[in-house]
Amino acid sequence: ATAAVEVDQAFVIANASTGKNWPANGFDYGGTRFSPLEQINTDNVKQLGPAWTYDLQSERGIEATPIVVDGVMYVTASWSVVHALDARTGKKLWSYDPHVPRRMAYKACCDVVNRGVAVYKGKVYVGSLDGRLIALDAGTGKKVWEQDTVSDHSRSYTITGAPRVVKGKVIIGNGGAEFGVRGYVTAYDAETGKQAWRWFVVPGDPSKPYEDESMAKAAKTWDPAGKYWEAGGGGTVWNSMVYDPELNLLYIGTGNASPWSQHQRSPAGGDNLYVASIVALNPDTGKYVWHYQETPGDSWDYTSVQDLILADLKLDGKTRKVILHAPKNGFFFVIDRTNGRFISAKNFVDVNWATGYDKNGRPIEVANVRSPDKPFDIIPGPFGGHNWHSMSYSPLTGLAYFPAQNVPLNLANDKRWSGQGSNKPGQPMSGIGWNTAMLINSQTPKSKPFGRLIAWDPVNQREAWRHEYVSPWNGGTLATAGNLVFEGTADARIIAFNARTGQQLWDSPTGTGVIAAPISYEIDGKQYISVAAGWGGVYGESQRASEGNTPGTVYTFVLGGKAPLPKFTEYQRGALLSGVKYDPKDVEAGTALYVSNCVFCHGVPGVDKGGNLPNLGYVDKTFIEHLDQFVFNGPFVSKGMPDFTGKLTPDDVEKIKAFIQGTADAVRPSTP
Ligand SMILES: O=C(O)c1cc(C(=O)O)c2c(n1)C(=O)C(=O)c1cc(C(=O)O)[nH]c1-2
Ligand SMILES: [Ca+2]
Repeated sequence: ATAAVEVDQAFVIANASTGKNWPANGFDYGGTRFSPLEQINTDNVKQLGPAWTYDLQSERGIEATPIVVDGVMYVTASWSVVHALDARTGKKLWSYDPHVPRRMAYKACCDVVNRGVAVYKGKVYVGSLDGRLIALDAGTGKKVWEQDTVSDHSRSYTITGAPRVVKGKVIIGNGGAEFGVRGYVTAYDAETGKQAWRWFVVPGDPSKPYEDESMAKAAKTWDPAGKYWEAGGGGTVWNSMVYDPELNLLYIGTGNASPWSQHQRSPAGGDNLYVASIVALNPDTGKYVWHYQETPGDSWDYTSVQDLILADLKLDGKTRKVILHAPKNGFFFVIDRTNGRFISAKNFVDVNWATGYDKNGRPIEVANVRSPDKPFDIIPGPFGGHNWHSMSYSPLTGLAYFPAQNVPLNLANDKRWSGQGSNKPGQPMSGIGWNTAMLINSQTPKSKPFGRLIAWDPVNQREAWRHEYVSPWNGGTLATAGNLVFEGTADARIIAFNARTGQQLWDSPTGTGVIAAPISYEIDGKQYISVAAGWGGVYGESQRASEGNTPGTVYTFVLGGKAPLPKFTEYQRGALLSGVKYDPKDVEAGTALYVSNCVFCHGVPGVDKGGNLPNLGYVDKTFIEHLDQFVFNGPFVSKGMPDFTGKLTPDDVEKIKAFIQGTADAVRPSTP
């Protein structure tokens, strides 16, 4: 192999019309995830079969879009481990483990995931969960350089997103806005690793000079009475970045505000720029060019980091350069990418926080949605009407394809929150540093969960077709010139649909739920479809829609493929917990402690069914009886479980045990 030395800007642009490689995260700079390959089409897709599979040796979520160049596939597993494979056979060429310290996993809100690498001029770039950006030799997997992207290690910064390379610079953002961080995006010289620029998304401490004019302007939209800079303000850029070479603009999607509750961080309100926005930057300098804010004054974890797609649409008889976007807040946006002007927005799922957008692109908010006193069943909830699962856009059908969903949650401003780190039992995951300033499910949410694939017509802002799934949290999508859409599912399959009609044409089991997006490439005249499967991500840690629990695997398909599938394994769920002795008086305090320390990873005992982490209502009784041995520097710290030494007392653990057994007892069906 030539180890991808020829991958540069011209290569990526030229490849967009041949589709032989998959050289960038979103396939092309515009992030269309549209493959022009058409060997596999609606007539023959039924003959698709496995060409090879590859064991990623991973038990946690797999979110990577593989990169394929020159017959080599570069894909990441959980814990930011990179694998280089022969894309024809699945044979391993090398792997690279950045050895992320397992003890820092608590700093990641949403599983120890990684969304893939970037490849450029003979190097492979990966962001590690602990915040390093690492350049590897594409031929050998040996480290060439490494940079620490974290500005403040006392905060919970991570990297889960894939780096992007634009004009010789590697660009990366961070995660962390559930905990209290200040979001930013940084560019490094691809060759040397030297930092080229950094753009902050939200303003810092107003008593210090602002980094640039965009920060001075943003500061006017925040209320200093909320001391927003102490919690950080949020706006993390943890997923999508796309690039328009003609306009020379880099577009980033920014994340939610931190803390979530606007009453706490900016009590007088305000737009709180530039959270929950699309921002255009000059990729050479990192200078702000324009922004469009999708959720002004976000108070609900409404990230706008979902896949941005650049498309040219015919609107009112004129071809317009636009951005297509379906962020968490439930509206599908069409934005003019030359200047950031709003063109249109329409809800793609039921939404109860706004009735629509006015002609200036401001949401028309529903009264009481920001009540400081009343809990609210916000729809979409913080999991989003659409999360990070990749969207694709076919210029042939003119449709965008993405997994939409509802995960019911109830939110309430938490009046007890009094600043970063002021955590009290009952504040969700605050025991490991979350700072949402919101109570979650203080009332039981009433909406119903669902997951569906939506084909969306952005010109007419309406759904063209949909396919309903058994649960939320389905995979990203791939559109092809064979008039097909491919998507992996929460119930452990990969499916091919007719891109125009939504008719299901083919599927194959994957042994575990799929959340990442499929890709396509061609070698020696053969078209391949490939997807990295591995159930997880924030929803998949505690929930599941299939019993499949097969370790992370790359599945690659070809017409007439007959390779064997791996031996599938199933989730081991024991009987409902019984017999752990507890004092019923402890259940209430135990509930608050469980919410603060355990719930997002392990779910509700005996109610949820376990995800890639066990549900504690279905484990062996001896585990719970000896819970202290697991909580305090226990055997699972080496798998990423936090060490609660100094955070919880042995008495707290007794109360948590009471909650676990008490809840299991409460849900046990009474025997007649
Ligand atoms: O605010 C943030 O910084 C941040 C980071 C991440 C992440 O890095 O994975 C997620 C989220 N937020 C988030 O809100 C979210 O729903 C989410 C889901 C996932 C995932 O990988 O399944 N990550 C994240
Ligand atoms: Ca978030």
